Amino acid sequence: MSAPATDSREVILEARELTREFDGVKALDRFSFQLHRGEVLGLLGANGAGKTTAMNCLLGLTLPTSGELNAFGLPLQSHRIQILQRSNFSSAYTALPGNLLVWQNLSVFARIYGVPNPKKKIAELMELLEISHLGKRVTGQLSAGESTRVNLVKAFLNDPELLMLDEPTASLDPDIADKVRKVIRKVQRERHIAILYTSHNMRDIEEVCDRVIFLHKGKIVCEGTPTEIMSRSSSNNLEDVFIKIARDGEILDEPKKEEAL
Ligand SMILES: Nc1ncnc2c1ncn2[C@@H]1O[C@H](COP(=O)(O)OP(=O)(O)OP(=O)(O)O)[C@@H](O)[C@H]1O
Repeated sequence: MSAPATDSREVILEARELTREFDGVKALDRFSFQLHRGEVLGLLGANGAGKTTAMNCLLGLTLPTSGELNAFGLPLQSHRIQILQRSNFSSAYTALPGNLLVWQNLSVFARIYGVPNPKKKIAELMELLEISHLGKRVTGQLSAGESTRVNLVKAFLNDPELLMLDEPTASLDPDIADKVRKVIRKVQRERHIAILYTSHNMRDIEEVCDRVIFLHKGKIVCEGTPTEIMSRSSSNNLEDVFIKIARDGEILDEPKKEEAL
């Protein structure tokens, strides 16, 4: 695959002051961020921090109470179809239709996305994720780890410029998780895909993400590269940072000006 010519600082996805309330409680509280072309941004936070709510707003599944969302410079609400054609999504918690064979499911999605030469594309991606042997299996009978990889094939089918991955390595054994992380990073680098990535696995985050946002009670409490964040928190690993934020709601200092440049 040859890489398209790109501006590495082009903003692909942007949230401005995004707030989502449920019964008066703010699941997201003036949440703002930018995701650039070719960047992998990790969205982290304890259970209930607001990650799924953010993903749902970005996918148009939940309307924000206030704030703005733009993708490819277009408002999400009024350009949903155009934006979705250039994007894709995979979640450990959403399933493809269970009664279809794997190749049938992937063929249906390839058709929906208008993928040229779909057979070849599906075969290439299945090989990359080491699931070529699953084509004739009933989707609903796959193990969680197998389904996750089929979902990832679906997510790469339309060569998305923007990809939202919700816990892509949940339920994978350490060997497969390692392979999946490497495949995601390889395809992401080759295609300069912008990825928003959630995970509770800090190894994932350290290996895959260029930049990280920590959410706590719907607010950003910390943002930077994994290395910057660990040094600001005087921690050796992101897991310690995570625990400090989750238990104490610790808000790390803003990066110093020269660090942010
Ligand atoms: N439909 C809803 N109705 C009421 N409250 C909701 C709804 N969806 C989310 N919430 C609340 O909003 C807050 C954020 O939830 P969200 O699911 O976004 O967290 P999360 O960071 O994805 O957590 P987890 O890691 O457990 O998946 C929680 O307090 C949750 O109870």
